Amino acid sequence: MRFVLPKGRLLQGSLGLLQKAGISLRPPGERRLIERVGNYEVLLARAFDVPVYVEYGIDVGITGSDVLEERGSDVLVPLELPFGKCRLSLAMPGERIAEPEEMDGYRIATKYPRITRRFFEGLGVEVEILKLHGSIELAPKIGIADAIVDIVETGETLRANGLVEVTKVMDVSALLLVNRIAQKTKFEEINELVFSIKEVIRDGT
Ligand SMILES: Nc1ncnc2c1ncn2[C@@H]1O[C@H](COP(=O)(O)OP(=O)(O)OP(=O)(O)O)[C@@H](O)[C@H]1O
Ligand SMILES: O=P(O)(O)OC[C@H]1O[C@H](OP(=O)(O)OP(=O)(O)O)[C@H](O)[C@@H]1O
Repeated sequence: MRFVLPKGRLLQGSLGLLQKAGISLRPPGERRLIERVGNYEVLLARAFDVPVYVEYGIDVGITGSDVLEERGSDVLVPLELPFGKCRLSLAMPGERIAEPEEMDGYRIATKYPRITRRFFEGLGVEVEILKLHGSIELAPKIGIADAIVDIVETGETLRANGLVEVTKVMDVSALLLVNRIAQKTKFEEINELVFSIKEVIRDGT
């Protein structure tokens, strides 16, 4: 079975959960992106690319629900996982607070253009989207955007940059992803994996 795991902040949670479910995967070393451990092969990819690898043939992956929603990949999601909890929110400078319904013509900086567009379309509000890859909070601070849609966990980053959360766009959690064909061809292995992870989650260990 082949796993694709996200580099970065979801990696430790992913390895820890799989280990408790009886699958000890050694992550690839510093520069290596692929490692074979017994019957398993582990690939390391950027969180945003994990759904793409799973859609195009890797059996199982883990990434955030924000990432899957943004990518829109055609994969199965048998489980929500108990880590990577945060939210995706609309935020803006405290001194210029507005309701989302009043944001017609606003420029919104985000790493999530698709989710942001859908959110505003749902409100019938037309905004300009400025796609950035990180440090999103900088954009309104220096005046190149009116608001942002970004991950909020503790709210520290928003506060440190004088931004205020206007509304939550979605709750975020890590997800287990399964390739559609693997679910049929490796039915037993995958069901066993899902069952073991469910038990770990249920026992809360
Ligand atoms: N405080 C947080 N900040 C950012 N992401 C978080 C946080 N808490 C949980 N997450 C989850 O972790 C996922 C991956 O975050 P991480 O920072 O590792 O990757 P990334 O931002 O895509 O980085 P890179 O661009 O380097 O791949 C997010 O998409 C989200 O689902
Ligand atoms: O609410 P908080 O607990 O402050 O966490 C949220 C912040 O953490 C993440 O940034 P990250 O450190 O991944 O850097 P990035 O902005 O470059 O993605 C995210 O994009 C927010 O900026």
